[in-house]
Order: sequence, then C-alpha cells, then structure tokens
Amino acid sequence: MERPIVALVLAGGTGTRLYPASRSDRPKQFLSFGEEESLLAETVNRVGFADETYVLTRESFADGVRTRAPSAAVLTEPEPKDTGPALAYAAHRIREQVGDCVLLCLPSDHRISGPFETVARTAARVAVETEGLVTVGIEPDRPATGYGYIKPGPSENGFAPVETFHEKPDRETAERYVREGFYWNAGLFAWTPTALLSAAASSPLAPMVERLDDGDHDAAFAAVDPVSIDYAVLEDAENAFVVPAALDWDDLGSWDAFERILDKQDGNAVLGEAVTIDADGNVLASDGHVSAVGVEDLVVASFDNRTLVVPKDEAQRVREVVSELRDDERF
Ligand SMILES: Nc1nc2c(ncn2[C@@H]2O[C@H](COP(=O)(O)OP(=O)(O)O[C@H]3O[C@H](CO)[C@@H](O)[C@H](O)[C@@H]3O)[C@@H](O)[C@H]2O)c(=O)[nH]1
Repeated sequence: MERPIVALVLAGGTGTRLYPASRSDRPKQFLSFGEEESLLAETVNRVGFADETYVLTRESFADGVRTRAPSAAVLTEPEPKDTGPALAYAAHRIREQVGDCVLLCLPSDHRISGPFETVARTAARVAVETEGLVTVGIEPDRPATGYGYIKPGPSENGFAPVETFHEKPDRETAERYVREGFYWNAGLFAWTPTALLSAAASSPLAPMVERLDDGDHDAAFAAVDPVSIDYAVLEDAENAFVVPAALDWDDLGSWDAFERILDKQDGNAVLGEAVTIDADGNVLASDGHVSAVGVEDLVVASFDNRTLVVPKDEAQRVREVVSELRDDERF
C-alpha cells in the first residue's frame, strides 16, 4: 500500500525582517500581501492534495492558525526552538498518530507558483524510494546570503544526491556557488518520520530524540539549544537528495524582496497607496498612504502606526530594530 502523504506546515517563526507589518502577535505567515488570503492559508491550500495536513506552531499562534487554516490539524510545540527541534518533534508526534507516512514539510510564509504539486509528489516519491532526506532545489538568480546552497551530484530520474549543503554562506562564497551551479534550498523537505528521526539521533538533536521516545515532550525541548534543521541535520547528512524544481519561488524574507514581486509605480515598488515625485527604486509599503519625493533606493514601511525607513541595500538591518524593541517588549 502507498504511504500517505502528510503535509507539515511550519508556522512558528515571526518573520521579524518584515517589521512593522510583522509583530510578535502578527507573524509574517498571518499576513497577506496584495492577495486575498494570508500566506499561511495559501500554503495550506497549495498542499490540498495531501492525505492530511498539520500546522506546527507555537502556543501563542495556535488560535490565529485555526482561524486562518481551519481545514488543518494544529500541533503546538512546547517551546519555539527553531526548525530543528520543531521538525523532530512533529515527526515523532505524527508517527505516533498516523504511522510511518511520508512527510512533506513546508514553510508557511513563501510565495510560490508553478508546478508545485508535481514537485512535491516527486519529492515524496524520492523520500520513500531512497529512505533519505529530500530537499527541493531552486536555480539561483543572485548570490543571496540568507539561503542554504546545495551542490548536486549526478542527476537521474528527476533527482540527484546532495554532494554538499552549506547553510547561509557569506557573500563571496554565495557568488562562487551561483557560478558553480549550486541550487538554493527552497526550505521544502520530504522524508519519512523514521528517516528524519534516525538522522536526528546522530546530530545536535540527539538528546531531544531520546527524550521523545520516553514521551516527555517538555524535557525533550529543554534538552536542546535552538538550531535550524539546516545546521543541525542537513549540512552533515549523508543520505540527502535534491529534486530540482522550476518553481516561481520567493521567501519574501525582507522588504527588498517586494521589489521582485510587485508591479512598479514610476520605478517604485508599492504595496498599499503612494504618491511618488522624482522618486525611484524605493519600496513603499503601508496600510495607509506614503508620499515619497526626491528619494531613491529606500524602504519605507508603515503599518499600524509604526514606520521603518532604511536604505534598501541595508533592509536586513531591521533585525537590529526588532532586537532593541524586544528588549522592552515593544515588538
Ligand atoms: N513551528 C515552528 N516553525 C518555525 C520555527 N522557526 C521557524 N519556523 C518556520 O519555519 C519556516 C522557515 O524558517 P525561517 O527561519 O524563515 O528559515 P530561513 O532563515 O528562511 O532559512 C530556511 O529557509 C530558506 C528558504 O527560505 C532555506 O534556503 C534555508 O536553507 C533554510 O531552510 C518559516 O515558515 C517559519 O515560520 C519554530 O521554532 N517552530
């Protein structure tokens, strides 16, 4: 009998780099950018072909998830400790509930179009055939430093072994990887719960896996430090594979990404309403109205009575703002 495909949507991050649209009680996956539905709802709709869908999130987002994705089952994790502990925990819980299915793990905050179902089904098939950890590879169009980079081995039958996986390289290394034909890791994975848990058992997640087997979920989370699945497992995995995918894909990581997805108004990317005079190359995003005069290459983001202004090529520095706001719980 074919294994059921279980979609596991990760919705526990906050997406801080889209502050002030994203806030501690309004993470990126709950937002909609010019579409009718939230990124989370779009993700759950996109995996409508799966036999079951779970959304994994933190307790404080659970109600928001239920409202936005009522068709999915909600799993909450004892502590937000990044995607490594989250994915190991979910694999364990779902194996208890539905047996050794094939998990299709997806971020909840990406914008994707193209043959998603075909790619996802191929990844699921490869996960079962190889009993390995399957990633989806996107051809890069720039040396982005916020992604994982995958060097594929010889490809056969729609997939290739992963020769190396390097999470978030520096700029110079990313430039070399793009020249050498590496893929971006799309953050979309397929594996059986057993394959993931056995890889996790010889990784920094090992102390957690032992305690999950004992059934003590709080102790399992307490036993590990926050770490992403990419650093914890994928960089050292010996049985990882990549399915190259021709998807139109964007993770909307920070405000400069909107330049790639929005129609231009006189050379500016505008979300919401704006008047622009002698202004060029700006990203103007708001839930109200922005006017920009005689300025270039800025991000102006204004939501819920909070405004961020930053040079576009320093858009990542919003992290510094959020870290200061978090210190006194104003995020
Ligand atoms: N449940 C849960 N979900 C989480 C947690 N932390 C993050 N997530 C969710 O996991 C997804 C990915 O997390 P990010 O933190 O946004 O990852 P990233 O830095 O963008 O890097 C990952 O994605 C890139 C593609 O966008 C990859 O290129 C990279 O290798 C990596 O897999 C998002 O949907 C986020 O909401 C957590 O503690 N718990």
